[in-house]
Amino acid sequence: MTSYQVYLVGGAVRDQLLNIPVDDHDWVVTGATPEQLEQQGYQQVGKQFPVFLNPINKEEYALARKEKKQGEGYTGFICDFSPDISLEEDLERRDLTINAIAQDKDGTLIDPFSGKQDLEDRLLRHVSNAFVEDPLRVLRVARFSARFHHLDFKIAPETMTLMQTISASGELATLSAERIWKELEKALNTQHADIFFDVLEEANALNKLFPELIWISSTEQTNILNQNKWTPAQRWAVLGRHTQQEALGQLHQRIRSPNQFKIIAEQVRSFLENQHIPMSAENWENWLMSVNAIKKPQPFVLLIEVLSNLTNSKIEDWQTLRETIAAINASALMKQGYSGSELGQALKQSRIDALDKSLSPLVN
Ligand SMILES: Nc1ccn([C@@H]2O[C@H](COP(=O)(O)OP(=O)(O)OP(=O)(O)O)[C@@H](O)[C@H]2O)c(=O)n1
Repeated sequence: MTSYQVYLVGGAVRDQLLNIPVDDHDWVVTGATPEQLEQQGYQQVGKQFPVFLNPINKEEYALARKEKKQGEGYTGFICDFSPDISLEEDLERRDLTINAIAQDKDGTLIDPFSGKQDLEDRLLRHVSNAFVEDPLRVLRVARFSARFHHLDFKIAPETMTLMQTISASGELATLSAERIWKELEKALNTQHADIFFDVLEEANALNKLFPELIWISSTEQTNILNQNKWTPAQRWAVLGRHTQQEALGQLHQRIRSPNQFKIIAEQVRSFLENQHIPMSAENWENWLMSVNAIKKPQPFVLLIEVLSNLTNSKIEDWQTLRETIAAINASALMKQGYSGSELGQALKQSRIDALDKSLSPLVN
């Protein structure tokens, strides 16, 4: 059997050079056929591409490949993965020079596109004009900008021009909701999610990818959004606060964001939208029950953390509201003879009375 070569590539090499912990190892194999890998126990996982799982460490091993775009969208590629494809050819089809560095088993770097220099120069730069063949790369570059913002990375102007070219081509519309959501979620996991949106805006991609979203780039936005205490779902809620309830609903439906993100964002926006309505004890009771404050204490805490921040009020006051209604207990009312819908009514009235008496400054 001809001997094949294995190289570590992509994010693992990049992050190792940046001294960032590496959690995912991707490998490229040159000089092998799918049959040879299968004989060694590797299992093919990629339908589209010849990607295999190593039977021992379960890491991804991809045959070196060249891709050529034919037709529209993600599926419009012809893929050549014959054993004579070189490592350099495989690196050339990648998005950014910092993601196109390989490392052989002795630790030697193979870096034909000066990715190491770009890492040192803090530059996000495309490898070749093949960059435009995958519209997802607009989102990827925005995401890497957010992720590495604290390290002072910049986008090369010629790369930004290609991102704008992709936006103008209409190809962003071919991206699936799932691929868009994955990139967005990763961006919300960084402490500079605002940069992700700023970059998309500069690339003229924001209104194509998220047309419903009202994005306001400001120091206030940055200060609120980039607090490290937020979970990704809380960041999404903070970000969505300027977008009207109906548009937010449409956006969630289109990008199919998980419920955890959708619910908190819509609850925050709905609260802010109704803020002009005077909040009587009855209104507070309705609101607390509508956001499931008693039954879902954990999501409620995430919600009130956002609301107390956005309305400059004390988190303790919001907690008091929940504690006040959670303390009402049905058994005392049942002993008084209440049952069925009458019990429901009596419970509601007791919660309202308790909120009315509550010392919480939120209840007026
Ligand atoms: N649209 C894409 C997706 C991936 N890649 C290449 O495939 C590698 C692995 O991709 P992926 O695992 O998605 O990302 P990472 O760069 O490893 O980044 P992360 O740390 O976010 O996983 C990238 O480094 C890049 O070389 C690419 O060129 N174009």
